[in-house]
Amino acid sequence: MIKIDQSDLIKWLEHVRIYANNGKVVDYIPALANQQPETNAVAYYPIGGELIFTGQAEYKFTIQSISKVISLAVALIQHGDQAVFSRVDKEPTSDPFYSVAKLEVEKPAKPFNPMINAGALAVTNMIRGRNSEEMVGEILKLVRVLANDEQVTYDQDVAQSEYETSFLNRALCYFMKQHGVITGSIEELLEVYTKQCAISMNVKQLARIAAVFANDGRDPDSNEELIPPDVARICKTFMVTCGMYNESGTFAINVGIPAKSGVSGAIMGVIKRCGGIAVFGPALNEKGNSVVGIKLLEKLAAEKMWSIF
Ligand SMILES: NC(=O)CC[C@H](N)C(=O)O
Repeated sequence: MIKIDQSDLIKWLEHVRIYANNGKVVDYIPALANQQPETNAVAYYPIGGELIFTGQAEYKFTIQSISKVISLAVALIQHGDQAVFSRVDKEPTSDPFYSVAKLEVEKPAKPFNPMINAGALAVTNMIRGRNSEEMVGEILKLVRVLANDEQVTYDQDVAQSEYETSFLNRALCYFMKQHGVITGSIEELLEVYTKQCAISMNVKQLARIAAVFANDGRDPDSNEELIPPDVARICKTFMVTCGMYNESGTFAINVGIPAKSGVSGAIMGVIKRCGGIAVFGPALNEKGNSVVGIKLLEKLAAEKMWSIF
């Protein structure tokens, strides 16, 4: 593994920012439609070292699907893997993250994995709490520990905007409720889910979360256990097989690290035993992944020999 420093981040971000022209900012969540494609940032949080970053590193974005890794970790900690995997499977799909198609094949209505919307909704449905506020609280509690920042919270406007327009996610929920995969109030579940997706932070905070996974669940500075190693391992494995939606295979070949993206344009990547990286660039390709983010990770992975394969 080759050392990475700030000049690498500056060089490569400069080199790849032009790719934003090839992408499109998401607009199915109205509050995200005004994100600016030229906003770019990257941060790297080494284990036992000093954070480096460049670009608009203070800019706060919502983590969207990256929250699926956190909610999975919460559910695994609360219920154990047997209970979680009785409700959601462990297999990748070649469908888009919002797809309803696979709920009708093979095991009826059991979502294929926790990184697609159906699976993430089933996982969030398992999180303990007497009401939506307590459930969101459980997710925020872990996010704050991982980011080492008590101030992290969700963006109320983005959450509300998605909640009001989540027709497809509502459909997935009704389908799964019919088959007993989820229980309780669908509106309450969507409230929790849209709030977890709207958790807002900058690349520096997200890189620290990735660094905890790179350190097998331990704090990258103090080495204290924050997530059980088995839970970290399961989350990272899903990041490899399903983290970049139906582009996970291509990403595994071209980059080769566990990673998770969100439609806001953020990606977090895990460089085992080395550190965590977070990239932000809201212009997305047709699979819903940041074009600048993917290019930057491809360049860095090749130069620094990051691939785990
Ligand atoms: N891919 C994503 O980031 C999707 C998250 C988004 N909140 C949704 O459910 O549609």
